[in-house]
Amino acid sequence: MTQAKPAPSGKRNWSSGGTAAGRKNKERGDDKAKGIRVAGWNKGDKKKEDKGRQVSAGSKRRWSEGVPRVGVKRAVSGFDRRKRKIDDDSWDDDGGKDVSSSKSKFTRKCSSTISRRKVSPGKGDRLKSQTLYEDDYRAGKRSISKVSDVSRGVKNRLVNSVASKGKKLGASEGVIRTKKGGAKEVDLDEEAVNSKKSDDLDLIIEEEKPRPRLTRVLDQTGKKIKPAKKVVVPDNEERAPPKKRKRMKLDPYDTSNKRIEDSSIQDVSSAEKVLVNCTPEEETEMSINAKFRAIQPSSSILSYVEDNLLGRRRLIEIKNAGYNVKISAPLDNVPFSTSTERERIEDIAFRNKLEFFAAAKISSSFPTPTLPEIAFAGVSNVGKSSLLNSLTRQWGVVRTSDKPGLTQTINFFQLASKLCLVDLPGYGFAYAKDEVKESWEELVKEYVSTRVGLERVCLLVHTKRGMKPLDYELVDLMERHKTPYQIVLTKTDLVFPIDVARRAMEIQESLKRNKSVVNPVMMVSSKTGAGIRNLRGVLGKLARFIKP
Ligand SMILES: Nc1nc2c(ncn2[C@@H]2O[C@H](COP(=O)(O)OP(=O)(O)OP(=O)(O)O)[C@@H](O)[C@H]2O)c(=O)[nH]1
Ligand SMILES: [Mg+2]
Repeated sequence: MTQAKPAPSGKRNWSSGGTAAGRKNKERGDDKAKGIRVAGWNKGDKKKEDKGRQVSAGSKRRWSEGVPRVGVKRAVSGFDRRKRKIDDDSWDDDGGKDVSSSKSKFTRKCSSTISRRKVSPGKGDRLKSQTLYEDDYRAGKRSISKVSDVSRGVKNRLVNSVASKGKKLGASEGVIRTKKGGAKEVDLDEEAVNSKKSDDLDLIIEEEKPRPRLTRVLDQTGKKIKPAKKVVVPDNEERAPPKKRKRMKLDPYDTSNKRIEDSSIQDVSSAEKVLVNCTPEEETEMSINAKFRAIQPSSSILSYVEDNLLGRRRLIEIKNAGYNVKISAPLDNVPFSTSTERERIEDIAFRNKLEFFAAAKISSSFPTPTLPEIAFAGVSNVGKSSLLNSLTRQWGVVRTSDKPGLTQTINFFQLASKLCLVDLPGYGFAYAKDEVKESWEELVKEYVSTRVGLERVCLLVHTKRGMKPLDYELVDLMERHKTPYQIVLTKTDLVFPIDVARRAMEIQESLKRNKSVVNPVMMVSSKTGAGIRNLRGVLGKLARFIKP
């Protein structure tokens, strides 16, 4: 124990007067002589001593009064200040009676809790105690252990304060033991009311259950996350068997690790069985998918796709690249351009007005060839008519439909005296009778194999579906008749950029031995306008250099 140092009396005198100081010194000396532990000047003992002095003096004094600290300013933290308040108040409440006994029987927290409330607490007091309570509560330390022999006033105040706090914090339960020994659990709210009414209730508040900390779990946006409620399953009810988790099946041949389209396949182990049960057609379909995903496009194709924003793109990406998304086919535009619509078409031939001048159902109805012709062939609904509109940016001149088989005749359009654009009927699936469809196919075949002045056939291929057998048939025919043709991938906006590149690579590889094919494979989207300017540039050359 640290011995108490007698502080210079002159210094301690400043607030309470010289006589009082002298008296105190004397008292301290007496205590020392009796062997009573009075005070150490270290931190812990200092308080005790001060409290003792205050009580004996019968007046409220701050502990600092006992310390020589004239003219010394001490930086007091918020915590210290609060702590001091607690101690001061607790002494106030005890009112100088039986200090040692009450202090030994209360934990510090208990005493502070009790003492902070007077019989009729003022507003300030209430707030103070509430704050302290909450602090204790948060720290998870609040435990009132074995309170017994509490004087009536203190007892009432304890009940009041606990009850009021229970009300405020709203989750309080306590165990109250009555004199008779019966224990019951009550809400502290209720308890507060009861205890006010009955005075002879002797309280023994045993150790409260540790309460869960009131913490709010906030998500990243600052919203409160509610904890998931536990579902209580009654014992007598049988528990449902746990749901089987879906497992993703990976195609063993697929290097891109994409899921196989067949969603019925759930288990990797059952994949082989499924393959066995598959019809040969399905098996081929799967292996075609896998083969397609195994294609590694060349870096030149990949960079072309990226540069022209081909493939499925977000609107924000198109915006950020400087394209005006308010106009139709925005990517067919000069980035950050403010010029008018017509001026955006860089190629002169395609700036001319697109005019329909002939339609043919049979070869004898073909108009006399006067202009270099560019024909657009492909399966039904691949986007032939739409491409004519977007090349000229004259929407609605050529009729389009989402129903395959709209174009049923060979339609001739001219761009002034520069070019003739020919919209061919589609082949393959269409809403038409088989004989009619066959007649279209025959007409197309006749046109591409016999037409004089046909400078190029743009063979349109759906990017998602690739080339179909009928496409290869037409290719063979054009090869035989040495008709120049160029592959144009359409609807590129429907697939991912990587798949656009793969498709282009695949077709380029499959046709690399052909002689009449014109490279490179073009890639467009009439919807977004991606790749349209490049196609215009390629086809515009035909108009410039060929004299009619
Ligand atoms: N997403 C998307 N849709 C397109 C594109 N091009 C055309 N379409 C749509 O595809 C459908 C068919 O377009 P058409 O131009 O009529 O196709 P077509 O090849 O002329 O069809 P047929 O005359 O029946 O042979 C229409 O609903 C178009 O809006 C494209 O680049 N992207
Ligand atoms: Mg059409």
